[in-house]
Amino acid sequence: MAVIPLPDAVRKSLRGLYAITPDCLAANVLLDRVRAALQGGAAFVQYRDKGGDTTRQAETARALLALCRQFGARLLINDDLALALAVGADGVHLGATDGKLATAREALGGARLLGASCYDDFERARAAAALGADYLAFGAMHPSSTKPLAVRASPSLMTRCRAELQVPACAIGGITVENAAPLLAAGADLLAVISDLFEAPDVASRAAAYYQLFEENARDLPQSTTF
Ligand SMILES: Cc1ncc(COP(=O)(O)OP(=O)(O)O)c(N)n1
Ligand SMILES: Cc1ncsc1CCOP(=O)(O)O
Ligand SMILES: [Mg+2]
Repeated sequence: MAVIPLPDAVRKSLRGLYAITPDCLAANVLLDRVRAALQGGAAFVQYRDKGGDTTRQAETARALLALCRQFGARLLINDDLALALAVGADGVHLGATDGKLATAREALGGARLLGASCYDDFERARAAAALGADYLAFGAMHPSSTKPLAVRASPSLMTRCRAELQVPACAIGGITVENAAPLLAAGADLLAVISDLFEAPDVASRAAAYYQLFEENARDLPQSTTF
């Protein structure tokens, strides 16, 4: 299927549910669940696959990209700049050990998204912002069954991120529909979720509940989400 490029303004508006793919699902099951998340209103998908089979990853990434395009959502690739470029994804998310942000920024150009993990470290966020990251991710906000050893981070980092760096903030780690509202109130523009979304009995309804939270909290944000 031909992949239609998104206009830059759409590509760079950053707010909403950020659905991160879970490990260990067969490709058809994964695609069905991601489709459901998109039907429920997920705005972003991150293909996170620690599996290592590059041919299969490229196939899955292309299928996810086509699916995202059907819903006007954006696909980012975790860890792997080369894969993101090869499939024409909307961006890449890099952590501390995933390569240089400066290299990725240059390779992606201005139109594609670069996300950076900042953990509980505001100085890392400041440096990532200076290198051109489009959003800064903080977490884990709550204990995470997906990543039990993840460092814990305070929601106040997101408040500072928006106020001091003027870069959209992403919350990750142990997020559920039930605990998400204070994260939005603290300034999260993106809620990155794996298990609460993809382990839900009805993924579309769960995504819709997050969508509703964003709608309800739009008026209460501490500042504009447009940077
Ligand atoms: C949106 C978002 N935030 C943080 C991470 C974590 O990235 P990293 O620290 O590189 O860990 P892995 O996900 O690669 O195990 C993320 N993937 N997405
Ligand atoms: C990748 C990552 N980085 C910090 S916590 C986490 C996992 C998030 O998954 P879940 O939403 O299941 O807690
Ligand atoms: Mg990583």
